[in-house]
Amino acid sequence: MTDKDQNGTRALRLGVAGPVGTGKSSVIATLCRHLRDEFDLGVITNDIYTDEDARFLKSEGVLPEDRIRAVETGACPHTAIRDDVTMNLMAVEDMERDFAPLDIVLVESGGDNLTATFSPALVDAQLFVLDVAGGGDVARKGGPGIARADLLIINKIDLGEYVDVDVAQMVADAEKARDGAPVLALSRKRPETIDRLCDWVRQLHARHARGDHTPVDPGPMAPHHHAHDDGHGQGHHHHGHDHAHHHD
Ligand SMILES: Nc1nc2c(ncn2[C@@H]2O[C@H](COP(=O)(O)OP(=O)(O)OP(=O)(O)O)[C@@H](O)[C@H]2O)c(=O)[nH]1
Repeated sequence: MTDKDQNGTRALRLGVAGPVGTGKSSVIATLCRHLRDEFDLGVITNDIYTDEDARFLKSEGVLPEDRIRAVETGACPHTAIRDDVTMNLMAVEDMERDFAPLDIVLVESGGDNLTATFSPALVDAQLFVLDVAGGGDVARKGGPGIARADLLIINKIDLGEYVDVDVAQMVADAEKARDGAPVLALSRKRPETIDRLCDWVRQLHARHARGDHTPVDPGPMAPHHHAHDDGHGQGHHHHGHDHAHHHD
């Protein structure tokens, strides 16, 4: 029996992660515009100190404003989607209750890190977004999101020729890094790529509704650094759920 059967309010929870500026908000805006007549949708955004991403999506008019909510994560945005997902889980559950029954809740990470991933306790599936402007090598370098997210998006393929990136090669490298798991080349300027993205989400939703989708944990993020106000980077390690996490 799925959660949805138990309480009638459980949506497909789909995370969207990836480095800053690769197009997470744009992907969410695109999905909302193309799927909102088919599915009941909600969006949760994560930002460190602001609700900027939520404001962007509201200003684009992609959904009614009360279906777009911001979680302000404070110091470490990765923690809020991975190690202690309480704030996000509450936001998702509130949204599902307020608009029951929702079909899909999209959760945007506030990641400033190539290796941030969602906990399977928060989302049922996750997209990881790279863009060609970040360089053709990025896909080859791997990391948990690149290697094991349910779908890897290589975004802004319309920019390939301007940044000297061979998009086909970047996609092939990504497929290799993922052992053949799906990779989608995307541009908001190429409607056929948007159709493919929407079809992927439709199929995922259908599998989820049938109880045929099993959430996969891409694995924890690698050790990483945060720049601090005093200009000194301070490293810390993420080891699952039991680490102390201080920024002072
Ligand atoms: N050329 C081109 N630009 C794009 C495409 N998708 C997004 N962009 C642009 O890329 C920039 C970053 O997009 P966002 O959607 O804000 O990226 P993000 O990952 O949400 O950024 P953060 O929330 O700051 O991490 C914006 O200027 C978008 O207009 C695309 O397919 N092609």
